[in-house]
Amino acid sequence: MTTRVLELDGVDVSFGFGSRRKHVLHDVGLTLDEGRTLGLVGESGSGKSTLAKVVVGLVRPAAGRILIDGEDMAGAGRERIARLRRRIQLIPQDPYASLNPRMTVGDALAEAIDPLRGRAEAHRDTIAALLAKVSMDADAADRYPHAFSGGQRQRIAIARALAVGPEVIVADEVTSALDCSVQAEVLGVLRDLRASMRLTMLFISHDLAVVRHVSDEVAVMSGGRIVEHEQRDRIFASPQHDYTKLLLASVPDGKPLRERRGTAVSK
Ligand SMILES: Nc1ncnc2c1ncn2[C@@H]1O[C@H](COP(=O)(O)OP(=O)(O)OP(=O)(O)O)[C@@H](O)[C@H]1O
Repeated sequence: MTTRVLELDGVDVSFGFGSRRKHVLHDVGLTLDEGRTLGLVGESGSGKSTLAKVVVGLVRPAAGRILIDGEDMAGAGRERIARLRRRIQLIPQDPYASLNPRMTVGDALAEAIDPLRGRAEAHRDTIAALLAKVSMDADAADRYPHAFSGGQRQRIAIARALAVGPEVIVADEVTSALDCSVQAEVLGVLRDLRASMRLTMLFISHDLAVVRHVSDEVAVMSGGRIVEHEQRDRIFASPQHDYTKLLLASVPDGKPLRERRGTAVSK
């Protein structure tokens, strides 16, 4: 039996007030089942990061329901929300900004393992196991983030997300700041983790090739709406929505979507 770990229903988000009010997410619905990777694609400004922030609790929607393991966030108390939120961890886009430069990697992981008594010495074995999961040596724990390359830092950021023991990982453009060979290395780590830990993942990217590589299913965003959500092979073989067709057609010659369409994508 499949377990639905995450469900969004009728989610609306706006930013600003009065004449500056901007409606960013419109009636967004999504489902994510245990062990599956859902790729979320769409042009810059279509609302992908905002959706990621809603999922991890950084942005509160004006309307709609967010269910974690079937439990509606709206009905839960503060403590319960905090506990449920720990089950969903975000891997941010920028590995340079996401790690504290003054903390050793070991201390950064220890803090995630145990926010109250997070010192590396107390969690040596767990830290070594986490680093091994992202193909890094245990001695990385004693060094500071600046000692590592972009790809290694992103793997450390993945290890830190895993340290909390999440059920769902939200990966927001985790490879977009990296060059191609390093992208492949980080994607390889995520694929291995998915297989070995049965991780459930929301994988956000504007890069269709990358999404195709890691996802079981794909949701397409345009102008703050999910316009199509299908099994990966189906969406690539027979896209239904005009925007999805346009997105797929924009890949082979590498032209930006804006140029092909001749108009700006609604923001
Ligand atoms: N805090 C905010 N205040 C006002 N507007 C915002 C805020 N956050 C996002 N927006 C706007 O919401 C729209 C969607 O942004 P979002 O970052 O979610 O898109 P995206 O698809 O992730 O784009 P990108 O791939 O460039 O990150 C954009 O027009 C953006 O300017």
